[in-house]
Amino acid sequence: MSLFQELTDREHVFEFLTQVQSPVDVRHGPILYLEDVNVSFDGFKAINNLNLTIDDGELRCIIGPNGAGKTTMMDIITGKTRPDTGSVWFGSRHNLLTMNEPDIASLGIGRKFQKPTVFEALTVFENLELAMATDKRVFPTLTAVMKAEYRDRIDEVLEMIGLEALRDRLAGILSHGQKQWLEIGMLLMQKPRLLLVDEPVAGMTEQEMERTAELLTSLAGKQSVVVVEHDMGFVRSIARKVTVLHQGSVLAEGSMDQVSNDPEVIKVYLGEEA
Ligand SMILES: Nc1ncnc2c1ncn2[C@@H]1O[C@H](COP(=O)(O)OP(=O)(O)OP(=O)(O)O)[C@@H](O)[C@H]1O
Repeated sequence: MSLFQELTDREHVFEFLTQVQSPVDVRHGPILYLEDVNVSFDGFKAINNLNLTIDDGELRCIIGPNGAGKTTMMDIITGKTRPDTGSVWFGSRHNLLTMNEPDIASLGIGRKFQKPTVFEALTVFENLELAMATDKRVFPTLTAVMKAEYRDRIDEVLEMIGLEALRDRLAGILSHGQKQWLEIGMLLMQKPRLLLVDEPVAGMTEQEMERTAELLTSLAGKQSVVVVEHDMGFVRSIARKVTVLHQGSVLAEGSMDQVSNDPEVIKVYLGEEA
């Protein structure tokens, strides 16, 4: 195909617009694989022989009491914390323990922290635009057709996060829930293969929680989503498979009903909402 044809063919997806080329290989196994992972902080074992497998397209909820190791586990996956021992693979091709944080992110692992960090002085649209234009050298050279591809992607994401009507409003005027959705949208602009979402509904109203449940369940299948959450009602509303972490290891895994009836889990959560 000639360059002219490429630029004029609206069905064509430009290589750089797909952002992450997702060379992750899931043909023969899971998208994420942690085996016998251990991390100690000053002699304290925060992660203790952790084994975890996430399938491609899966929505997994991770629960566990305070200090169970949930954040540390996310830090290990994103390259922020290096384990002392163990293996962490993204598909069968990428050994994440040999990669740094930016390289792991560019493989298609997006992380949503608990607090929203949108650019309040920019509009909703501009926030999404900024999230896409990762390569600032390329952006000024875009043709009108390429820019139309960008706008299509932004429209698609605006619809997914339910903020179409607010596209030209400043992010600073959004509610807490809307800011959280916008930030999820910013991650989606990069077409991640795996989204790690930390306590998405903390501080949300009931209605915002319901909308967040819809959003996260709608993402599953298209990408893999790992949600760490304390709110059991919310977990129940979205969960297919739940992993319970305790003292840095998997204590139980299964449906919400299975894990919430597990005597070990009940014991660990005694005194907490379960
Ligand atoms: N950098 C660090 N230095 C020392 N100890 C740490 C460090 N990071 C985490 N820990 C300890 O490791 C344990 C696991 O912490 P982590 O934050 O992963 O748990 P969590 O399950 O995310 O807890 P929470 O639900 O409260 O966020 C805790 O006891 C914590 O105090």
